[in-house]
Amino acid sequence: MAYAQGLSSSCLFLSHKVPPQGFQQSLGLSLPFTNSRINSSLQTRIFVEMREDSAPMTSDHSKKMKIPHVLTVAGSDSGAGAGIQADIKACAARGVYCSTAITAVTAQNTIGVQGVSVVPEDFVAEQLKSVLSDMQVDVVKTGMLPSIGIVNVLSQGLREFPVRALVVDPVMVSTSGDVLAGPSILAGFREQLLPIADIVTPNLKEASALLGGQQLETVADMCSAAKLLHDMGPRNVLVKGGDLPDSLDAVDIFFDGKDFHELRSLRIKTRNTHGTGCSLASCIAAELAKGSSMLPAVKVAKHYIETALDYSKDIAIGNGPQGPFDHLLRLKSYVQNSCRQVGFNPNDLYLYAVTDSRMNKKWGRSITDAVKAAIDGGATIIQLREKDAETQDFLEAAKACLKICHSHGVPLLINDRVDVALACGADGVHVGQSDMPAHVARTLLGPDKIIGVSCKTPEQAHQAWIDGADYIGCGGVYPTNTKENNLTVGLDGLKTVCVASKLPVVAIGGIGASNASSVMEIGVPNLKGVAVVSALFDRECILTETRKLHAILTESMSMQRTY
Ligand SMILES: Nc1ncnc2c1ncn2[C@@H]1O[C@H](COP(=O)(O)OP(=O)(O)O)[C@@H](O)[C@H]1O
Ligand SMILES: Cc1ncc(COP(=O)(O)O)c(N)n1
Ligand SMILES: [Mg+2]
Repeated sequence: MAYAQGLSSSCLFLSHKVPPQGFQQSLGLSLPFTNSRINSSLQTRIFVEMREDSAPMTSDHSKKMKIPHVLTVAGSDSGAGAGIQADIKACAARGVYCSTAITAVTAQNTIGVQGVSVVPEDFVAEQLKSVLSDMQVDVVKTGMLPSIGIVNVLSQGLREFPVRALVVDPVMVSTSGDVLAGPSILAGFREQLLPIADIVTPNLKEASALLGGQQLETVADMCSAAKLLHDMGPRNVLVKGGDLPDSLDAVDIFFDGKDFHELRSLRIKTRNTHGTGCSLASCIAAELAKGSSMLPAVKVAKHYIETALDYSKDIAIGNGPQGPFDHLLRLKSYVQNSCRQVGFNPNDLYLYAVTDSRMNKKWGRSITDAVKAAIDGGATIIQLREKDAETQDFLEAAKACLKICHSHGVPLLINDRVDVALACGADGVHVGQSDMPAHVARTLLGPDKIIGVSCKTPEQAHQAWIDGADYIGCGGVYPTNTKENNLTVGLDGLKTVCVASKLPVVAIGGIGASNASSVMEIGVPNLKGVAVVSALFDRECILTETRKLHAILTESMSMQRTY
């Protein structure tokens, strides 16, 4: 199954452990999430899968669908910037379920750690057993492990209930300088956890402590530390350089036992870096749980941290020197635009109108007139695809179209240009296979925006789902002249992709009044509608053509319902 393709078994599996579990199951399950863009796209996934089953929930486990699952074994941070709270938020941001085994409860804020209460090791063992024995965990991620006894019960738990991967963040000291695990823990890391870890992610101080106090001050020091740590048994090492002195970039060193990778990102100027280490490790775990291999998982995680820090750089929570950041990229947009409409409804794909600047020019109309006419005729979503426009003109047009769309409750997407979508506050983007990857667009746009991806194959559809897209556009179904050298997939290709896709699908390419019913009549529940360019916009009267197409779609849907 395509889901397993990104996995390198030698890289991800704990040594001498059982083969991967659950890969043959499809993903998705009813979730306790309710309210974010990612959550609603997960709900969409569930909806689609349930439609395919069209059976009521049963207690038969073979019928249920598995979702990627990370168990974090870490401490609670009352300020919710780091620890368990950061882990849950980072996993949620990446669309992954996160369960918890709490090792300590800390009284903590932006000033520092005021108190620590360690959870008795027996009770950590009980939490581990409860979750691992029942809940199909893919990846375990560790954070604050405040006693050697807790390391022992964790190793025991992992032996009893093997998982696909272990991510060890060897937390010892908080950013504020408070000790979270004493030196007695070092032997536990070295002897028990590092040898079975798929990756260990120390910061400079932690790497130094694990290596017996060696000073780490340069990138070259980080590389030699990574190599020495690798000798202790983990499959991969990431030495984090958030605290590297005099560095303009945030540099991390990744070592897989063979090659070094220097991972650089912009160093964001902000006080809100509390919890970056926990969140990075959780994001790596989340990507592994989704089926990614190690280096791509680390790269996605680093990019996620950079984006979240940049997004949150001016957020003010607490009076101390180390503030939390916004994992879900929601707080800032909430402040800026608290009445924004959120949520993607797959039924909006029903009559999907895609504008074309050349056609508007040919017929001598403005883009706003074209959009208004399409909406009046029954278009349910608009995509602005202005390949030739200057950026400034495009942005102005997008702002004007957004007003029209929102006054009619119709979502507006921007083709390709994530920057324009962000600048005008559009509802989302549609990207092609050679545009910005959907997971990067998701990181930039945050969880609330709609992301669609053009796909021709089941593999591309699967990747779009992994990347956190909301829907896919599949085509060209028929030959079209709006796209040069576009491969036609035909109705068979469309059906194959729809059946494989966990996301709702809109068909595109050469579709109009003459063939829309044949497209909808392929009868696959997650085919939600048709996307149209020429059949609406390369015509004398957009309103008439849109009405006509709307009537045809309604007719063909009602025919299908009567069978
Ligand atoms: N100001 C910053 N801008 C961008 N990335 C940062 C910044 N500070 C830390 N990072 C990144 O956050 C991650 C966590 O790093 P670090 O702060 O060193 O770990 P820890 O939180 O465990 O001390 C690393 O990928 C690091 O490069
Ligand atoms: C419970 C807990 N776990 C981990 C950290 C480390 O996070 P940071 O290094 O960002 O302070 C923390 N402060 N609290
Ligand atoms: Mg840090």
